Amino acid sequence: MLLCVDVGNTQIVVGVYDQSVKAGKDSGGASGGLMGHFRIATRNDYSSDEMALLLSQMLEMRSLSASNGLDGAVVSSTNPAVGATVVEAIRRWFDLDPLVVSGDLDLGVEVRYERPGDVGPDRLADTVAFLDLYEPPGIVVDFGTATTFDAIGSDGAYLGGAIAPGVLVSVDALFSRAAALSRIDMTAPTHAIGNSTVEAIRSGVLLGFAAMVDGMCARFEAEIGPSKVVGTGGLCSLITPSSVRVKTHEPWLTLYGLRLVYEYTR
Ligand SMILES: Nc1ncnc2c1ncn2[C@@H]1O[C@H](COP(=O)(O)OP(=O)(O)O)[C@@H](O)[C@H]1O
Ligand SMILES: CC(C)(COP(=O)(O)O)[C@@H](O)C(=O)NCCC(=O)O
Ligand SMILES: [K+]
Repeated sequence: MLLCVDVGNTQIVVGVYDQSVKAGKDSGGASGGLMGHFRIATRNDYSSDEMALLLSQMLEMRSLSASNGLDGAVVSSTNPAVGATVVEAIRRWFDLDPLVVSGDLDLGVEVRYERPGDVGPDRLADTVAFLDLYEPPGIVVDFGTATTFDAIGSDGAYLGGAIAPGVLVSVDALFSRAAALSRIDMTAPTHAIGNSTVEAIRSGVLLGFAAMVDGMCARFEAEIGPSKVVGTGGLCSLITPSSVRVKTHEPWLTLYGLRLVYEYTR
């Protein structure tokens, strides 16, 4: 079994894949062989020992004991310090040498970023998974701490994309700086024209982000042609009901991309 860890700036997403179970386009999709998954908060102050404790306890709660059955690990991290802690935890306590994903590895995808090593490894994992599941050209929208857009050309190359503030980052900034506004539940508004403060915020955040995403997809398509659009990330389901262009939601895109990268490089 393969331990896949996607260290984001807000949460660490962990999945365990049984690699003897097929996944992909024809059988199982991105969750084929996914035996368990969980999320833990990204915190800078954990030691590698504490991180190992969290990981092994969560694995056990999913009836996946860390000590038997894990024969590989792959990590992507957008937070270098926490990523290093996770790698150290896996090395010290799980006796595995994790594959650490970066644009400097040969991932089987041509990376046309000016400096391939600068691309977020989560964005590359998303791209590898997209190419396994769908036909390019494509656009992946990942709703996390940031909202990222990745463009995959018709020849299957990673072209780059866009990085926008994430939904919660934007909402937090708004509430912390607008004295008269207070926190609300984010459910989709019935009208774009809000007739109360709560409805106006819901409109601005949810419909506003959806419009931004739809508008970005149109601009990307002007450069790469009509594309398959796939959404992922912890906040995807908040925005996609209001989006015209993001109709496909793949919650396990990044984890599945990590599995594919591991299998490709071994
Ligand atoms: N199942 C879920 N439904 C709705 N929101 C979720 C879910 N899981 C996580 N989240 C939210 O998603 C955010 C984290 O998204 P994620 O894509 O993991 O970001 P990052 O990769 O930047 O850490 C958190 O704010 C969390 O509250
Ligand atoms: C853009 C990101 C912050 C998104 O990370 P996340 O929101 O998932 O934590 C991350 O992919 C990153 O730090 N990328 C490096 C810069 C780049 O991709 O160009
Ligand atoms: K991410």
